[in-house]
Amino acid sequence: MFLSMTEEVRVIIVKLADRLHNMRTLSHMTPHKQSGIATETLQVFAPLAKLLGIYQIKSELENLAFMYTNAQDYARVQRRIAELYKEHEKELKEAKRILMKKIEEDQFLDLVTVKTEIHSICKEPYSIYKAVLKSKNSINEVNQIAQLRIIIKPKPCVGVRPLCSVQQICYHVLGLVHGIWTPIPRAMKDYVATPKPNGYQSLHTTVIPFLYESMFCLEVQIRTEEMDLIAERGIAAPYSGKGFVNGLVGHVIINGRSSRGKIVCLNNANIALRIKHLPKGATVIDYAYMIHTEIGNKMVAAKVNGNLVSPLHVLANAEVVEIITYNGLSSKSAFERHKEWLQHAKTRSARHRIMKFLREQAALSATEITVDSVKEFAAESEGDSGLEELADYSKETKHSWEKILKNVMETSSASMSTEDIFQLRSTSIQIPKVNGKHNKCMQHMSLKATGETLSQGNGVGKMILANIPRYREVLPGLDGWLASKVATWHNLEGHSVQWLCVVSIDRKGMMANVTSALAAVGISICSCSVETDRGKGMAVELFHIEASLESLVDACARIDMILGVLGWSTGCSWSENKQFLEC
Ligand SMILES: Nc1nc2c(ncn2[C@@H]2O[C@H](COP(=O)(O)OP(=O)(O)O)[C@@H](OP(=O)(O)OP(=O)(O)O)[C@H]2O)c(=O)[nH]1
Repeated sequence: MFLSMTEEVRVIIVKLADRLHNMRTLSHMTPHKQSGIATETLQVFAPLAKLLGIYQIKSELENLAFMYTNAQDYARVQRRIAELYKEHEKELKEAKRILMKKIEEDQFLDLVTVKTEIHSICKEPYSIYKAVLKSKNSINEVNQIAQLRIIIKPKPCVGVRPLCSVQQICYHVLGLVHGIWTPIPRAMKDYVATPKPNGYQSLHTTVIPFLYESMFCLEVQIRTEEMDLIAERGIAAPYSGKGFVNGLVGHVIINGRSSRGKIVCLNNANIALRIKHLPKGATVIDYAYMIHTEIGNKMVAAKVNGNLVSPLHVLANAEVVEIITYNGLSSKSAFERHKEWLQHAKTRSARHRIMKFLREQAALSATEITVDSVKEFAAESEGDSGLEELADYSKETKHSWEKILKNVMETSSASMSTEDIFQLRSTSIQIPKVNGKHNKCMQHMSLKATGETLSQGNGVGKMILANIPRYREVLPGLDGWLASKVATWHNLEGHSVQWLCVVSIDRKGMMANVTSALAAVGISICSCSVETDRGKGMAVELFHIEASLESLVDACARIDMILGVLGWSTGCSWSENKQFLEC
């Protein structure tokens, strides 16, 4: 019903207000009805209010529903809040006083603001409870509930150009906070530069104001008056009766875009764009293809309500979905992924588009996709007329990954003899082995030279660089980084080393998944190095490995299917004027 009335957002606001009234008067109902209505409120109405940014209603709905659905835990959370408040009341007051003084004495703020207020706030009981469930700790272990909210009222601009933007004022205040207290690393969140999809804008930082005396943690939120109105009321803000400040810094336009072109609040039109109708059981794949074919074709992972999920994730009502796309997937990898997705796409249109994409990929990468894989895929998806056509594309080419890897090794075995290897080892390199081992596999390989001289070590190390231009655009320094790491390993070992490089989305558990894939096929990891780019959310994991050809082929196939992996490359280092291997 909700989904069908999105043409008129005010209807949803009225329904939410109606539910809030029901929840406030729920005590008059029978316990059975109380529990049913409260559960429904937590599952449907509160998430919807959150989606629309109406936090005032969302919080009250959640807390009331929490009280009716789990009275015991509700009481425990309330007790813990009271305890913590008593324990830290003085510190909170003192922190607020120090901050207020700093703000009042600041000449820049005096020039550009009418006033700045600080409110002491306690986290909402249900939000605390959610955090407890997530951390798997007990309610008594909760210790961070205090927030200071700084609300800035900028001066209006009367006929003159603004001195600075509202954003600049917020960042200035953040600077003042960090000038007094050191922020906890990585706890800072900038929703001003990147507003949340519901229009929420604020700067968040967490500090420990009295570090040497107490571990009292304080979250500080900084926002303007207008941002605060949107934070409380979200899409309902235009109907709040409060006028918006326009002028000097007040360029947040409700139902539109900010002066920097960002959507700052949802309007009827973009709400309609965001609530999508999908059949029950539909997955992220259906959603991605519903938005745009290219988004489906280039998807590598997705976030649902902020958490990384597989594209196979089955969607529930009111979930917020972000699709992560990547341009540089190899045809082989894209083919394998989409082949699997075909089984999980619920809508006919997504399945149709995937089939089309698979045909295109098969044509593009005839050398990479084997006849076997196409046959197997055709058998799985019986009855689709396009499949015969698809198999035809690959009929002529029988290259599998195994063959490609083998070919590289065979064709490159020309010029380096075993003597060369031993001569090299005995003359130039006297460096200890890693983990007491030489790389057995590589001792028997002769390889073809294509490499570049390494900058580190004793200068004898050379290596191939995998042909991965697509990674360079996401991590520009990758080549140099990879070369120097492999050089270090090469020099430590005193002979050629095998390496495997995986480029992926930076997410928890990625390293565990990749190392498990290596372990599962019996590959030894001698060393490993990881780089992350937090800004881009990317990671590169580089392994010095000992692997047979078969196990490497197996491992790469497994790694390709790990959620968030964008690609891999493998190769080995070699020595001056000699040979290099590239796969
Ligand atoms: N009005 C409004 N406030 C927001 C929004 N997103 C975050 N906040 C506020 O910021 C607090 C911290 O949120 P984040 O910095 O995103 O961090 P976290 O969720 O990882 O803890 C929230 O507390 P919380 O206890 O995490 O709240 P909850 O949202 O989980 O219930 C809430 O007070 C939003 O979209 N609208």
